[in-house]
Amino acid sequence: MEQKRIAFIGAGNMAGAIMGGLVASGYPAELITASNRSEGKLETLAEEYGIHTTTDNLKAADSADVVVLGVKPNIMEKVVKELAHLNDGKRLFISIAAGVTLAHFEAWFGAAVPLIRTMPNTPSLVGLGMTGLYASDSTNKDDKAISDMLMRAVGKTAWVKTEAELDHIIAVAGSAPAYFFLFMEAMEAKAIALGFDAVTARELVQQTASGASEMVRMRDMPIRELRRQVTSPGGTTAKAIESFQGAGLDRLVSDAMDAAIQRAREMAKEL
Ligand SMILES: NC(=O)C1=CN([C@@H]2O[C@H](COP(=O)(O)OP(=O)(O)OC[C@H]3O[C@@H](n4cnc5c(N)ncnc54)[C@H](OP(=O)(O)O)[C@@H]3O)[C@@H](O)[C@H]2O)C=CC1
Ligand SMILES: O=C(O)[C@@H]1CCC=N1
Repeated sequence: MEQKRIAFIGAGNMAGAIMGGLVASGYPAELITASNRSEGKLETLAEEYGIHTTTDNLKAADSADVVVLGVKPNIMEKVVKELAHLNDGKRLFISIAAGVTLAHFEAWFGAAVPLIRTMPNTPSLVGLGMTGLYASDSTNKDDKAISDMLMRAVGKTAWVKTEAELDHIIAVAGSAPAYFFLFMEAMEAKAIALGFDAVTARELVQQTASGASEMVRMRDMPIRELRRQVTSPGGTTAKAIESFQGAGLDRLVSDAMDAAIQRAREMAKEL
């Protein structure tokens, strides 16, 4: 694949992780430019990754083939309008923002735009991200390939065929690290209440979560079967599972994910 000049507009947590992943995967640092409102983050990025930096969004985007829009959803309109004249049909735009739809982008650019919407998650910060991607009709095979390469630098990718499915990705992956953190927080608190010191409590929870996750990855069997293997009939696990299921865990999870989807749709309407 031909190597393109990539500009990141907004160099916060998510964009910073992608830049770091790209450089670590061998993408030439001299082809990457980060533009950010404040300068502190830029200094760190330049030092760590050897990329170009600027506080001038226009300058960064003007010199790039691919422009990654990494600002928060409420800032996106201002940033896009500033760059709208750079939409020449050849330059690819990639958004990582939640709830900002293709229709918003087209309205703010004032025309159809080669744009790929992505929905990454924070494990991208440690190279274990899961990103959903959706390509607008104005994009081509090369645009899809470079977007996929970009997000694979920080984890795995899954393509969806409709924007609505991207909201589903938010529920299953974008927001979902927080669900696991919440569960782990509750377990950690209980471990401390049982008398474990904080360091041990954290390690017990972390190693168990990581071990369970690795088993799902490494064993080619349904997750339900992995659960069954832990659950001796009449044993301790059965009692714990009974307690979760009695409290309606499946319904809780389903409702929580519906709430995330609903919020993504509302956010799109609020812009
Ligand atoms: N956090 C998450 O779990 C996920 C986030 N996202 C999406 O990623 C996007 C970024 O989120 P995240 O990285 O967490 O947020 P951050 O706040 O870390 O990053 C946003 C960056 O944008 C910069 N910025 C603000 N205004 C401008 C401007 N006018 N021009 C240039 N840069 C500007 C900010 O600069 P400054 O240093 O001045 O603050 C900041 O560094 C959001 O759209 C969010 O929806 C997607 C999936 C998951
Ligand atoms: O909570 C949010 O709105 C963003 C999108 C997915 C994760 N964080």
